[in-house]
Amino acid sequence: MADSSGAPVETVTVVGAGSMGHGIAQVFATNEYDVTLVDVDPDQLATATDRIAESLARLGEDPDTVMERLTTTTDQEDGLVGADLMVEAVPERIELKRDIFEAADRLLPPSAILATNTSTLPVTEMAEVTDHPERVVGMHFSNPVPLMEIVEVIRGEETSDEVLDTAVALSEAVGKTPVVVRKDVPGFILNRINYAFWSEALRVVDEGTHDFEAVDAANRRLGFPMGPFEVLDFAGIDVFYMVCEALQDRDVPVVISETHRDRVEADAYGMKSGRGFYDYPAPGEYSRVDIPMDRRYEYDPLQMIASAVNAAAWLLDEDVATKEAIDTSMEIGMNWPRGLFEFADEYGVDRIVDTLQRLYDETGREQYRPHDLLVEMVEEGRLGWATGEGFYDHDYDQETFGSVEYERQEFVAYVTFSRPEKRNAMDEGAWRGLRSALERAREDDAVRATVLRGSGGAFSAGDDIQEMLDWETVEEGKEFLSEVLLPAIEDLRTHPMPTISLVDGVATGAGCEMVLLSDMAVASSGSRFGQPEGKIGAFPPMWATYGVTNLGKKSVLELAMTSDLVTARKAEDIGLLNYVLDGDQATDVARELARSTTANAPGSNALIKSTWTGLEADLVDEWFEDAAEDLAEQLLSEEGRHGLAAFLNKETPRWER
Ligand SMILES: C/C=C/C(=O)SCCNC(=O)CCNC(=O)[C@H](O)C(C)(C)COP(=O)(O)OP(=O)(O)OC[C@H]1O[C@@H](n2cnc3c(N)ncnc32)[C@H](O)[C@@H]1OP(=O)(O)O
Repeated sequence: MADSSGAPVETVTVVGAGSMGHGIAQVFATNEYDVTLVDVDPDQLATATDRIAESLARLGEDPDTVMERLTTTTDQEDGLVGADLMVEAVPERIELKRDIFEAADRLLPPSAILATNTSTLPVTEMAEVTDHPERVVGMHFSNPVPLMEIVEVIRGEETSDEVLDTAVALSEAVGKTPVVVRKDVPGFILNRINYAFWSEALRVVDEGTHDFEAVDAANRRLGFPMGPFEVLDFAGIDVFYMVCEALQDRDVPVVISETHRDRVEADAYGMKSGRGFYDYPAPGEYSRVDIPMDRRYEYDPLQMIASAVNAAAWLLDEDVATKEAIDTSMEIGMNWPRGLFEFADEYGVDRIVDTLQRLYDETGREQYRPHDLLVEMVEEGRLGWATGEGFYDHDYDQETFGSVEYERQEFVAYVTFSRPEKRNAMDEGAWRGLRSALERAREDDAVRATVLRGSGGAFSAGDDIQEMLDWETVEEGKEFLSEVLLPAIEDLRTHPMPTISLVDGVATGAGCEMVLLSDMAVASSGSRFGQPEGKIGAFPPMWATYGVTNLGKKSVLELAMTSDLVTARKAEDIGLLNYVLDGDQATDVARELARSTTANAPGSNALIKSTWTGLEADLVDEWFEDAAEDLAEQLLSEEGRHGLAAFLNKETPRWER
């Protein structure tokens, strides 16, 4: 590790002994650098050394050995003399920082490196007051410094390559993961994206469409350890307020939220003041917030992700950082469960752009205007998981089996019924296509869950009525049922991995029965469900048998005996669905459920499934086979012939009163 003259960095002076400064001093001292910690306030220095000693003890380090390498002083001039590296960590006020850089430039040897821990202010504005701007660099650590791995290493306009490389190497030497910010833009990577992400959360709270608990619950459901309001409380609502102001001062299009301002004006800064969005036991005492997870589907977190992706697209396009650096920043710096671009690919770049356009149309805010880079990706078909190529390359496989489309996106197999002009009614080709698609998923070791869905605003309207009307004999009907329909149903029911029905539109007859026989099911709130076979003189064999193990008698018989189409909410109430989602969220929740199943060993899930389906079969198998035979006879009866024809001729059957 060399300073700007090539000599090794051995001594470090940290200016500012607040929460960041004392943490930075601690990590350098722990990693065998001689550290001087400077602060004008002796009380601050005393608190800092106490906190360092406590933290070292908690981390299992020997406080005595480390503390021996640490000296403190209130005399800045004294502290700066002779250091190989200065890290400035004073409050985020540019004038204060510039004064320190002016002094450091004057007092430190010409070979020393001058670093700032600013989170938002331009490094270049500090370098300007020095005679050697090439030795000024940003080293933005994250709070709490001993625990957080990320360091944004920021190149100022004049920073030399050597100084940048040394800052990277020093970050690594103290056990951190550096990400290089190639251009000195306001907010760098983390705060630029944090602003885009959190401001969207604050906006919906300002507008009263959602409250902060619902937004936090939605984020936690995606695997974030804390929702945005929990993070703001933890990090300091006032700190983020200063970030917003600093961005605004430097012409970033920022809108400061009313909710945010209210909290600051009420001195409710979060954990440190005992109250913020949530209440804490005492100022400075953290206790994990109890988030109402039953509200996790109220707010669509895609809106926050889309806003953040837009900011990140700007960073990419301006060559501020690589996509890997941006993803690492969010994963390691903010504890995101995945990188931002990984989220973008998973949701689909087209859906990110659609969401941004809608938010831009609704609010007129510049932050939502879809970035050209994203629009171009959509035009080029680089959508992410859905096409195998987006910000990253993805495992993708596709085949068409008649009217059934099979697609594997990463670990999820999608089986899509695609006869939209007939509401995805299942003819012989579709049943055979379903079997082939399920077989394909079964044989692909990469597939961990299978999602069934329909195209064109319907799931499936059930078995093809025209085909059933074309049967000439009961035997023909029985043959079809035993050789085509029942094996497909059995393949679905016993598919050895989790199956999830994703319903957006209508699911009737055998369509609704496939939902029943799936392991889990989600639907958009406008979807409709029904077993209207009785109305066409038929009857629902899977519903009337397997319904007994899944739903209650009253629900099974009400739907079957009335042919009423019920709402998704009603279907959820009777146990046919796991979740009903507003907007486009059903697609995402199906994928999230698929991901959740991957927490389990595949063999465990296969056993859970086979135990359940075995039990189910023991209960109803005999009845099911009889029911299928009865169905063939009923369809060939006078009632059946009349009912099927009436439907196809768009006539009212004669039994309707
Ligand atoms: C063992 C299992 C047995 C069974 O599954 S038996 C079948 C049970 N299913 C039903 O009885 C449902 C029949 N379909 C409907 O009631 C309605 O459709 C819906 C409520 C599902 C949707 O209504 P809407 O959106 O108004 O569409 P639309 O105009 O009725 O249908 C569009 C086109 O799709 C055809 N179609 C719909 N369902 C079936 C079907 N199950 N078999 C064959 N064709 C079907 C129609 O006839 C029409 O066609 P065109 O445009 O040529 O007139």
